[in-house]
Amino acid sequence: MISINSLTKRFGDHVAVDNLSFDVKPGEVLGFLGPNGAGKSTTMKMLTGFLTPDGGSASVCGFDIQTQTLLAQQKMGYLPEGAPCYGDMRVKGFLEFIASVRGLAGAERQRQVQRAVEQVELQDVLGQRIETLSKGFKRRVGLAQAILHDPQVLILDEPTDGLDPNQKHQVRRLIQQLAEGSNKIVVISTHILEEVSAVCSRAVIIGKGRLLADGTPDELEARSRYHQAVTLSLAAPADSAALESLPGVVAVERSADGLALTVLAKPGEVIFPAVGQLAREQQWQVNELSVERGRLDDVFRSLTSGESV
Ligand SMILES: Nc1ncnc2c1ncn2[C@@H]1O[C@H](COP(=O)(O)OP(=O)(O)OP(=O)(O)O)[C@@H](O)[C@H]1O
Repeated sequence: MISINSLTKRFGDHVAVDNLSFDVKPGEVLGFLGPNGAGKSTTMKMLTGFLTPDGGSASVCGFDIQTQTLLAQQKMGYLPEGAPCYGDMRVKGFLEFIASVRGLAGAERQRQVQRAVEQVELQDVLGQRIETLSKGFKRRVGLAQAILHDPQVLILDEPTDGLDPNQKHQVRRLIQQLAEGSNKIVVISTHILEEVSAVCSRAVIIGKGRLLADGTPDELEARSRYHQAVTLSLAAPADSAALESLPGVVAVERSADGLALTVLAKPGEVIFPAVGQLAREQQWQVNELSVERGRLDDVFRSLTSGESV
């Protein structure tokens, strides 16, 4: 339903988006990741028709964003970075205005404004001027304007950036609610990796405008050197040499106090049983023994180190 083919954008000599291709299917919540300057916002601006590509193409619900811009835009809601709104307008007036721009009128306009207001919980600030709202409420106003026409596709550029943990949680819950049980597509760009595990069914990582990785959070975590790593929490420091010589073990990391040992597995190896058995043989007092799925931040760092511009 979203198709991006060899999309390219240059600013002078600088290639911001470089031959980028991927598709997004109905029902997917796609995390769009990359370090600062990777080209996320530029891609989103091209996808929503606000920036013209220098090469390649993109289509949304079958409509080409360059040749059928309005038709494609009707299918999309877009929350730009920073969620700019008209600060001197009041929340209700602003949403009614955007609904009119979206072609809604009369009772239908009121109904959709009401629905969006309820969905992002703006009831208490409807009469307030937007510039007097807190950052979190401004972001919610931005989200409300993006969902007014109940779009098939939502493009959200760093929707939780700068929000406090409670507001982040609320916005994530909202994103989940919007995608749940529907065949909609949500694309969110983010630096926050826990957001990907929390709400995304798939993640695309880019660096210097190029595709670096594409997979489910589980698949990406499996690429981490911590995939299948076993951590032992010990009552007293222990000698890790025996762990290092176990088959399938690649390295052992010790915490500063020596009470936590993280045993890293070679790719494809399952070391949990052997580590547990060794701990019993050595009669270590183990408070906790856990196995990891992998760390997304580790994968992100190893893929994008040196990719910041
Ligand atoms: N209008 C512009 N003119 C010149 N260069 C630009 C313009 N917009 C973006 N760039 C450059 O293109 C590159 C990609 O920028 P973009 O904003 O898409 O990155 P991003 O991944 O969204 O970064 P961030 O996470 O910091 O928001 C950067 O090097 C940026 O400086």
